[in-house]
Amino acid sequence: MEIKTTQDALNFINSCDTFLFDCDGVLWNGSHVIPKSVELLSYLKSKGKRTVLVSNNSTSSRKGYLKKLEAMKFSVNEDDIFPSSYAAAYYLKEIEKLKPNDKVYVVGMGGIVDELELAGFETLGITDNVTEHTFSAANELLNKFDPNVKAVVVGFDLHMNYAKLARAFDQLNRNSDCKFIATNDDSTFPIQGGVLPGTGAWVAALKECSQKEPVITGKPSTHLFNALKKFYGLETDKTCMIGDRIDTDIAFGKNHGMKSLLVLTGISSRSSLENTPLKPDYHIESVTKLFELINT
Ligand SMILES: C[C@H](OP(=O)(O)O)C(=O)O
Ligand SMILES: [Mg+2]
Repeated sequence: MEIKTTQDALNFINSCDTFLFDCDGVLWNGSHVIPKSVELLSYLKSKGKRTVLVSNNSTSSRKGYLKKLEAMKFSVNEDDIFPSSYAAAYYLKEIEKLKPNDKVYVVGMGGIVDELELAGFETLGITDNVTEHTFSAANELLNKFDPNVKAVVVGFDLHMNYAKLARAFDQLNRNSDCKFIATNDDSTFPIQGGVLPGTGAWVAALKECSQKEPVITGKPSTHLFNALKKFYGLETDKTCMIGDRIDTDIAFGKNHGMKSLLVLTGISSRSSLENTPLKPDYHIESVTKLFELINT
């Protein structure tokens, strides 16, 4: 249902005790904070609700998010931030039981590296590039194969290049025990005023050459749900996933028995909502509108 009135908004808030907030496209787009998102989170807290930020954006660690959130004037604890960078590190440590000092090849940015290193792993890959554009330079990439790399993790990478793709491929191709992890596979990424390619584009490239399927550790995966349940003890029928993307956020909520609210400030539009079989329980234009309805 569309949340249209103050009563709808209050009924919605009263029906849950925990709100899982997606970030890009819900609370902000790039550095643009969606109006009233700071106020909405404070309001929910003042009503005794738990708010957890669950983002597929792997570019920052939990600490990195905390800095960004504080600069944007959100009042949150590090414990209530669960980005896919951390979800990947948590999965490798707690589920795959990789050992301290095991090596992980990263196609991604600092957030993944920080979380993996905090979990005790050695990372490589972040600065890989080929400076000389020749076939012999490409050929040399084969000499870098490391049998001690136990996993390849792919996340959002503004510096994706052939060397990283080739090294990640080679680790998977020559070691059938090497785990293939994707923080997420969002096809696109919302920024203020439009969309750009998302992590899914890099994941698709590696899937294609390796012919392997990654384990996804962000939304909508059950690995993430299990981790959140362990951390926050979610009562699913009193938990709502608030997101802007149907195939990750809304699917995550629906597949795990939680409520879901779609906002239209990021990836999904009114027409995608009309055309999907995956209907959220609630939808509204924006968190701005939700906050305004509560306060009128
Ligand atoms: C856009 C998405 O982040 P989220 O919307 O989950 O915060 C992602 O980084 O792919
Ligand atoms: Mg989003």
